[in-house]
Amino acid sequence: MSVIIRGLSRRFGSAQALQDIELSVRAGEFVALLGPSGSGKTTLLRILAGLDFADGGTVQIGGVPMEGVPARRRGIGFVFQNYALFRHMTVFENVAFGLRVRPRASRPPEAEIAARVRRLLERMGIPELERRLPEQISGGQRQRVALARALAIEPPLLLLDEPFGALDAAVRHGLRRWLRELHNEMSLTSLFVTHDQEEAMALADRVAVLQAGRIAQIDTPEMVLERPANAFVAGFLGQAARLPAMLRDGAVDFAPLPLPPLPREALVSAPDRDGPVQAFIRAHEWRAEPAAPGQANAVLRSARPSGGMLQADIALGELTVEALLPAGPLRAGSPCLLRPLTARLFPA
Ligand SMILES: Nc1ncnc2c1ncn2[C@@H]1O[C@H](COP(=O)(O)OP(=O)(O)OP(=O)(O)O)[C@@H](O)[C@H]1O
Repeated sequence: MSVIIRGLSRRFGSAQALQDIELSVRAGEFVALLGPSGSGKTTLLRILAGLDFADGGTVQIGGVPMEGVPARRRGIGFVFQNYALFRHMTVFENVAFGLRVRPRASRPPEAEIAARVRRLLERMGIPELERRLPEQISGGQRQRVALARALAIEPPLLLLDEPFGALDAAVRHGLRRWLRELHNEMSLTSLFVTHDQEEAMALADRVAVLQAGRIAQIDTPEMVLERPANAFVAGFLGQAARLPAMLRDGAVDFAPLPLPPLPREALVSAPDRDGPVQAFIRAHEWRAEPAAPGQANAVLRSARPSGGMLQADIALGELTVEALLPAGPLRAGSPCLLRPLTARLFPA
């Protein structure tokens, strides 16, 4: 079910939580909302769900304007971070809840509700838990029950707000893959809030990066990483070194840092005009060769093997640069000649 958001704004007192949000999600798409704390992710999701209201702008879900449509009529599955289950209800009853509270005319018969709940619990890999209370199951299992409860009403749109926030890395990993499979199998449209960039990259068809209530960029995971739209996105994603530099006469000059200049042709992106810039260089975009102490511009501080490469901390003047280098003769303490292969530049 498509979602079209136009010019959406929301202010809380003096805090502009959302400003002029434009976002179109196609039916069947999985979009991650990624951004630092306070950037407006939860507020956006709550407005879509009908749990909060915008000061301006419009939302259409499945082509229908949502103004005045209460949350319960939107047919949206919503999973919160704390996945509050009903404590006094069994797992089975929790999952059945959304179907049982439907008006009589659209409520499935009890046998069908039971069959649907059991199918979902089976699908979640927790059929044996149906008689337990929430306090008698683990956090990861509770998370699955919360998802089953949201999915029981067969929502065409699923909104997830940091659903794996409280879980350890291993459980999180498993649930992540499983959620993506579920999304595909059930032909859902999903919006997923996270501040874990690896999670967003692993799951989403497109990633919307929020910066202080605005969408800084919306693009495929590859594009937001490779072609960040601005310095904020370049700094927020992909752990890049940020170096001050000067773009002049077709090259990047890193002085006073002792790095060789980079020609414009080697850059991924750069402003059209010469001037002061911030250069973003990722770990795998560095090279270092052994050099005699007089010729070296850096010293390899420490290194450990990482998947056939060398993960190195390199002292460059006052800075420490994290580099992922092809395995070679460099050892901790080696003087070396460090150079970037490329960079993304943004005006300083
Ligand atoms: N009910 C509220 N009353 C006042 N301010 C609010 C309220 N809800 C959110 N805000 C403010 O709006 C801004 C956006 O908050 P929001 O919760 O949407 O951010 P977020 O990106 O989801 O953050 P986090 O990752 O920490 O959950 C913040 O500055 C927040 O303090």
